[in-house]
Amino acid sequence: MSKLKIAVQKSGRLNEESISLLKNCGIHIDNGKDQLKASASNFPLEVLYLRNGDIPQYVEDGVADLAIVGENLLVESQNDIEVVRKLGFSKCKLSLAVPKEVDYQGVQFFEGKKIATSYPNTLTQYLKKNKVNAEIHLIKGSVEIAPNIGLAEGICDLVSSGSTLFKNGLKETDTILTSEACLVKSKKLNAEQNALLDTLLFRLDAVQKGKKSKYVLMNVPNHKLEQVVSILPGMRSPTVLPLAEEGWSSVHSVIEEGKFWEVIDQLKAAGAEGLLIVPIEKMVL
Ligand SMILES: Nc1ncnc2c1ncn2[C@@H]1O[C@H](COP(=O)(O)OP(=O)(O)OP(=O)(O)O)[C@@H](O)[C@H]1O
Ligand SMILES: O=P(O)(O)OC[C@H]1O[C@H](OP(=O)(O)OP(=O)(O)O)[C@H](O)[C@@H]1O
Ligand SMILES: [Mg+2]
Repeated sequence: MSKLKIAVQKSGRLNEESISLLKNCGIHIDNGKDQLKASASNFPLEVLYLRNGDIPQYVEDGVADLAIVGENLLVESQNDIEVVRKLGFSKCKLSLAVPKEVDYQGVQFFEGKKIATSYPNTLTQYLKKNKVNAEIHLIKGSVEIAPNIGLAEGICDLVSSGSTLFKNGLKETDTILTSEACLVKSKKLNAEQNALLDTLLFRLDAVQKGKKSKYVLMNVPNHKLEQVVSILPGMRSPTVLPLAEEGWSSVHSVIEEGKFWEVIDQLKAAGAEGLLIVPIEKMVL
């Protein structure tokens, strides 16, 4: 019987959320400590724990069928693999930065200068597009220290909160790309494996949709029902049930996270009381 092999980062920023995503899809992985390979007990899936930087090549070669990696790595490694879903975590940017006292007027600042980075391919493309000739100094980690030790005039590295830049006296100047974790697949999957992937994606989409919405319950006096119901989006339309107390109803609905507080304010103003807000584990439309 066919199965899927998914590569996830062995340890590091993507590891925990990758594993918990699989768990939320109902997949049980027996995880022996320090195991580099583990099988799911209830889904034809094998998990390979690998170094982040090695993963795209393994997927291109078909050693792994699927993987969870950041878009930044995909752009840098330029492997021939497909993004199947963006996963919404490990959001960051790949940016240029210079010492904060530099009077930075634009990317031409880097002409003839040295830039330290672990992302030489992505940086080369960006410099070429902007017609800047700069020397790239490749370092594997702690890139932000480079200007302070006289290694380079600027850096190109990942930025999330900006605190590493701040601590090293640097300021962000150009955003080269934005990135988040994504699920990728090899182009070598057979028909059976693609069918398995569809099963996995069905679960994944249900989990992702659930994360983006909240289930809301509230009490509403019947004479205000019409107004409250008109505010609520819901999956089809809100559920309205009579309360034990005469003249009152319980209204249930689903609200998208983005519109959440705005809708809650409107509901209160329209007469809703005793609002309960409950997370949704999975949502199948
Ligand atoms: N500060 C950050 N905020 C959010 N996401 C980040 C941040 N730094 C890195 N990432 C994302 O997490 C991925 C893995 O980063 P991490 O630093 O854990 O591994 P690595 O050093 O590239 O690889 P490994 O140690 O496995 O060889 C990056 O490719 C990027 O997509
Ligand atoms: O903007 P911030 O929130 O400060 O995050 C940015 C930092 O995070 C990453 O490093 P990481 O902590 O993964 O260390 P590493 O260099 O050992 O991979 C990245 O390389 C930056 O240095
Ligand atoms: Mg890192």
